[in-house]
Amino acid sequence: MSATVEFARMNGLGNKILVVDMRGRPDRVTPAAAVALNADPQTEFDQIMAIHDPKAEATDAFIDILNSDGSKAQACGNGTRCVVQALAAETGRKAFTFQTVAGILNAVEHEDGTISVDMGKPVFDWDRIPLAEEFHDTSRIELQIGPIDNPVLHSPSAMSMGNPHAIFWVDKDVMSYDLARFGPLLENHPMFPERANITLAQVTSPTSLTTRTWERGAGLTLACGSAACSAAVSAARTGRTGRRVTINVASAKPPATLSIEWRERDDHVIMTGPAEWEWSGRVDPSTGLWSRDGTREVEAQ
Ligand SMILES: N[C@@H](CCC[C@H](N)C(=O)O)C(=O)O
Repeated sequence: MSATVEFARMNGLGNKILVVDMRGRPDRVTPAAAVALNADPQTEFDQIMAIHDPKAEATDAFIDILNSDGSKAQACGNGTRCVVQALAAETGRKAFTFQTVAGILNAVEHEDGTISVDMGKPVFDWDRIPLAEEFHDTSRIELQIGPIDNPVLHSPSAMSMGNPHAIFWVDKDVMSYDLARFGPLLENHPMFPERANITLAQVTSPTSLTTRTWERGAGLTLACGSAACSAAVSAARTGRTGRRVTINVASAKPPATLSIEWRERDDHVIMTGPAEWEWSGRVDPSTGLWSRDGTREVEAQ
């Protein structure tokens, strides 16, 4: 078995993704390799999407998802679009079915290059999100940050989109909040036994939202697809919008949008948006030592 595998540096709306090809081998990208890759400014990332041989019938691949702190994630919307683009370029196929620890995902690349991912059904049960306390209604849970009588953020909608999310509704520009300060406190709040992705969402019309996310295991990122899906579902669930919205991802570079539909007929959430290939190379999945295509040397960590 070769020590190194192919990887591609990609992004989904600026969400930094490394797509690592682990097909044909039994090992996994290690947390140590993830941490080493993230420590290097050239390969720092938000998520690794490791493509493995399929484990279930009628699936094309098993996808293992790692955050930049080396922890595992159950879902990654922007990363899934990157995987689709990479596999579509390799195979000429347009439609794929993936398995993740959270379940089966179907995805398709459209003629215009955008990619739709069926992210599955949202989960609202408090113990499946999971939350530490029982809430009959998770669309508005008791949680706040800031002065007790004048909280900066409060009463988020909580849900799972395969991974845990808390959506805080705000009236002001999402960029005006100190999310770098509040994000880690909320991600690690005792309310979230498996930590949570923390999103600020501003409703801008019955069909649009602006979001900004502090990601579990990755911190402030330029975009988060599963958070955009969670904000869209939570907005519709609480009567703030309809079931089809455009998400303006506030920190995406360049500014960009995702289209999200929470389908009435089967409860599934469909996310549509772009993916971008940047460059490729080879990486040792156990150590994170890597080289860029066209160069000879393994880069120092
Ligand atoms: N950027 C991702 C979300 C990645 C997973 C998240 N940090 C977690 O631990 O749940 C996306 O686009 O969905």
